[in-house]
Amino acid sequence: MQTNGDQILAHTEDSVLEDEVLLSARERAEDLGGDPVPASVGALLSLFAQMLDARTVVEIGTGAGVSGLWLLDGMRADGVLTTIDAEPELQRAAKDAFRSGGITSSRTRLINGDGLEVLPRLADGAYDLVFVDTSPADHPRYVEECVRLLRPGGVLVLHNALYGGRVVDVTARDATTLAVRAAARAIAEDDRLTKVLLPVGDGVLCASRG
Ligand SMILES: C[S@@+](CC[C@H](N)C(=O)[O-])C[C@H]1O[C@@H](n2cnc3c(N)ncnc32)[C@H](O)[C@@H]1O
Repeated sequence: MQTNGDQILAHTEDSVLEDEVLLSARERAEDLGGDPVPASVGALLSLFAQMLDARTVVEIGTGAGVSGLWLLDGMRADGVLTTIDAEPELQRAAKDAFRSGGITSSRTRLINGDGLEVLPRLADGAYDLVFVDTSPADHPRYVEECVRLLRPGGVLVLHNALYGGRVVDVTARDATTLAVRAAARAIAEDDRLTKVLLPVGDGVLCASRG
């Protein structure tokens, strides 16, 4: 039997089930243009959080809270998600989604602002997991900032690492594609990091800090 890439991707997404809270957060995100992570990426985040026994997680790109719900699902019950977004309306929707999911307010720290301005205020080596789901054009600067935040064994996860397939198209030379490639190169050249690129969602680049 022959399968094509689209069938494999569809099957990968269909294999992940989201509950009512996630489905309604996803619907709201789509209404607001919040561009939520696909379910496969959400499930991967939850798995990482659980494997890391994560208590401290940073997310850049809260959106309407879909990835946040998945992260919180995998984190320890006393874990705190610090999540940053420049759009207050999306963060309000995320707050509603967390409340609907029964997440107590002490488990989330929502920061409204520019990720690149907020991250320098966060402590070195203090985080189990950092998830970047914001403008791919900024990936190189996020790599620089985020590796510093990880505790030994902590994991950096960058979404949009394939940037709609443009990263593997040798003719694509636009600024964002070049930035996404530069971020991957910086991670590849950093001896402190163990890395892998997974072809789920729009490409998930994962790097753990030794
Ligand atoms: C792809 S969406 C995030 C989706 C979210 N992770 C989810 O799965 O529900 C990207 C988000 O990044 C935010 N954003 C874009 N540039 C930003 C910046 N410089 N600082 C903080 N947030 C930014 C946007 O407002 C948007 O909500």
